[in-house]
Amino acid sequence: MKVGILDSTLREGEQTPGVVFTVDQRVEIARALSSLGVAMIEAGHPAVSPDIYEGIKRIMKLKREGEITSEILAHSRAVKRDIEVAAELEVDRVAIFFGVSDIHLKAKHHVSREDALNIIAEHISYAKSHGLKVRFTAEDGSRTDLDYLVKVATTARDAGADRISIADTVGILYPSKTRELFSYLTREVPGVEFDIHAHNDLGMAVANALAAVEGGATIIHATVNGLGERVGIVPLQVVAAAIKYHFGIDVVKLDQLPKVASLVEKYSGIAMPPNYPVTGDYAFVHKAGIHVAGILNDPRTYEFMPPETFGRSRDYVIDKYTGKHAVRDRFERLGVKLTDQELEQVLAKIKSTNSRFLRDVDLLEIAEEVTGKVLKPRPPERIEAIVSIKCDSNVYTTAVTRRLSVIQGVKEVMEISGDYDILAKVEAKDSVELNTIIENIRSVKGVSSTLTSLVLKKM
Ligand SMILES: CC(=O)SCCNC(=O)CCNC(=O)[C@H](O)C(C)(C)COP(=O)(O)OP(=O)(O)OC[C@H]1O[C@@H](n2cnc3c(N)ncnc32)[C@H](O)[C@@H]1OP(=O)(O)O
Ligand SMILES: O=C(O)CCC(=O)C(=O)O
Ligand SMILES: [Mg+2]
Repeated sequence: MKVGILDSTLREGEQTPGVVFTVDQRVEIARALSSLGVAMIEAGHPAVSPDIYEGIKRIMKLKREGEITSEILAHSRAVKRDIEVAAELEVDRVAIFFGVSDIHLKAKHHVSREDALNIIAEHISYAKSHGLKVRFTAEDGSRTDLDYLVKVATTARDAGADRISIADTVGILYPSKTRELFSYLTREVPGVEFDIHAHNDLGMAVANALAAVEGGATIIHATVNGLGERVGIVPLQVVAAAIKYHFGIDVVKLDQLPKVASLVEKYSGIAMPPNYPVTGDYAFVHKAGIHVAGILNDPRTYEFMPPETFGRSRDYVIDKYTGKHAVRDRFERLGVKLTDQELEQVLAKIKSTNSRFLRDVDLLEIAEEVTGKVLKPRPPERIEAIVSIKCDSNVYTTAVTRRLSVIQGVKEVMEISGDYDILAKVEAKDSVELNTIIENIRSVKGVSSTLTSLVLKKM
């Protein structure tokens, strides 16, 4: 099976409401994606704005210098000037899109099916005459009459496109239909490779992408954190994990996914929910007593793959859903020895509280209350710190708070009054990680200075 990833965070991802990347951010994201190992980067549509043009120019410079190795694409309308701009930027490939469903032909392009075929052929030939490799995108392909879609793909291939993207622009496909569609197209239109561009409107983008690959597609379009128009497209981290699990293929360096996910979280300002697959805070955090008892014996009981594969680690939380195995393990890790009877009493007490998360300090307090002993836990293995943050005078503090809250390692963020504007509670495994978190905080737009205080003792 042959499959690779085209990342479109810089094009489709920037179509997310509220997301705009600066030129520097575009370059940094492209570098991160290239070292992650994506086959292709759709770096933007240069005719849209001067900064997108400039971003692609700088990305192409890094490509020529060998710092970026992924194939770089520019998006383009079926408009000659767009194609000329792509040629001027010397991108590796131009991706020319045209809406081919009857709805798009009528309501947007105001042309007949026949005229559309001529427009498609004309612009692909024009790009080829400028020495560009071409991918043609059948926008709204999934709602296009199948016989006509075959004509479109054949026309695009005959005009010189060596890749064709079939876009499920409004996200209405489901897996068996997707597999059938791609099997049919790969059979009916040989001599060209197919991409799947799947939107997530019905929550099936990842499943559709895998089904397309089973049907013969060789490139999946994805964005980091699933960004994109409306509810976005295939999230890179999720599809990469699914491909590893089902097909045993590493489409990217899986252990670098959290780093790239938090970079894009930071620059997009779109926070990943904690229950997001693979890179969300809770992706490998367990809760129910039976689950924790299971993972303590063998993590495979409740994990589809080891978290370390994705640069993550495993954890569990304690609340009323907990059981004796979890409580015993937690106290052992804290270096506190309790008898079976004491553990049972602690467990009963835990179950009588309705707290969301019982922290180690809460558990120790419960254990001291139950046993009547003063317990001496091992010193904590993680570093905790409070970072006081000042903002530039002209910024909206809530926007800064929002950006800070998505940085990995930042556990809580509060807007405060007084000398500082914001307090962030952070947690790190060592001083190197703490330093990275502080640097990430400092790089947030609107942060002017920080003061870090290490937590020495908590009651
Ligand atoms: C499904 C997708 O995501 S496809 C990618 C969508 N990408 C974008 O829209 C990029 C951001 N867009 C923009 O910056 C602007 O819309 C521009 C520069 C592309 C065009 O701007 P404007 O010329 O002011 O037109 P506007 O956006 O209002 O309307 C779209 C026009 O493009 C035409 N158009 C739409 N798709 C295409 C296409 N693939 N090829 C050629 N023309 C197209 C429409 O028919 C319409 O033409 P009209 O002015 O004759 O009615
Ligand atoms: O160019 C593509 O492959 C897809 C265009 C697009 O974003 C869409 O149709 O949703
Ligand atoms: Mg799209």
